[in-house]
Amino acid sequence: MTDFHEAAKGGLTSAQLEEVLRQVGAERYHNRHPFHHQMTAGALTKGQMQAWALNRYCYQAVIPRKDATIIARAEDPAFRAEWRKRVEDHDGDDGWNGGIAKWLKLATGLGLHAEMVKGERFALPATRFAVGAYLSFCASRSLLEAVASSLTELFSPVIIGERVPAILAKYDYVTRDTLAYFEKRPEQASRDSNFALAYVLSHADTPERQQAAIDALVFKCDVLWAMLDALMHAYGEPGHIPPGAFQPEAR
Ligand SMILES: O=C(O)c1cc(C(=O)O)c2c(n1)C(=O)C(=O)c1cc(C(=O)O)[nH]c1-2
Repeated sequence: MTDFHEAAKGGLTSAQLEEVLRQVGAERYHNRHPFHHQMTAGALTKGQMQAWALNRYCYQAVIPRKDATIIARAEDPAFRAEWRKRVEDHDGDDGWNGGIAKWLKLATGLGLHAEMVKGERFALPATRFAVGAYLSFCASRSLLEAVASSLTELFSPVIIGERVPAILAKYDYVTRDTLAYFEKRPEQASRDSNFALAYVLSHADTPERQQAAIDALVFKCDVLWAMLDALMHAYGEPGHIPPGAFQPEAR
């Protein structure tokens, strides 16, 4: 395991910075988490799949809000024009015909009620804290750090490519239609992360700024990791579901 704490000491070339950022993903992205491995092995119960979808809804719902925060902080109109595509992807043109609606469809396809998912009250406390930390990070840190924190999307096509075929093969109650959310994501994520990576490589022009960008990506990997840790703790065996959180009926 690399300690990325001083990875930019002495300064990196742009190619070296990209290499470090990709190394962060290789070591810390949530496709290395045991909950993801259980999912792709077909080992999760329906209740655990539901808990994943319900909790992950909170993440989906916050993404366009954090992107709107980033837009509000950007002074360059060309940057804003590019970044607003992200908000459009998630909100659609009326709020309910984009990615958030598709995630809701995924959750209802697994047997959950839409209103319960949308209300977010049954999500785990740790999910809400992790998602809130991501939103406030993007509101309070530098624009460079906020952009760098989105770079987990460099790696999301990989996890989606692992997840979708495995779910379709191993969970007979899940249909392709239920997983429609993921159809466009790899393409959108590549477009978005290429732009974000180019921004980070050109704006991280001192060792301090390079380190800040690396730390931001480490932070974001921690957000995603903490969400899966919380799911495993609550819904794994023996299970420690916090008071008030979703109680699966399905086994
Ligand atoms: O399926 C996944 O595991 C996964 C991961 C991530 C990510 O790496 O943050 C995103 C998404 N999906 C996703 O669908 C998405 O829209 C998204 C936006 C962002 C972001 O930080 O701006 N990450 C992600």
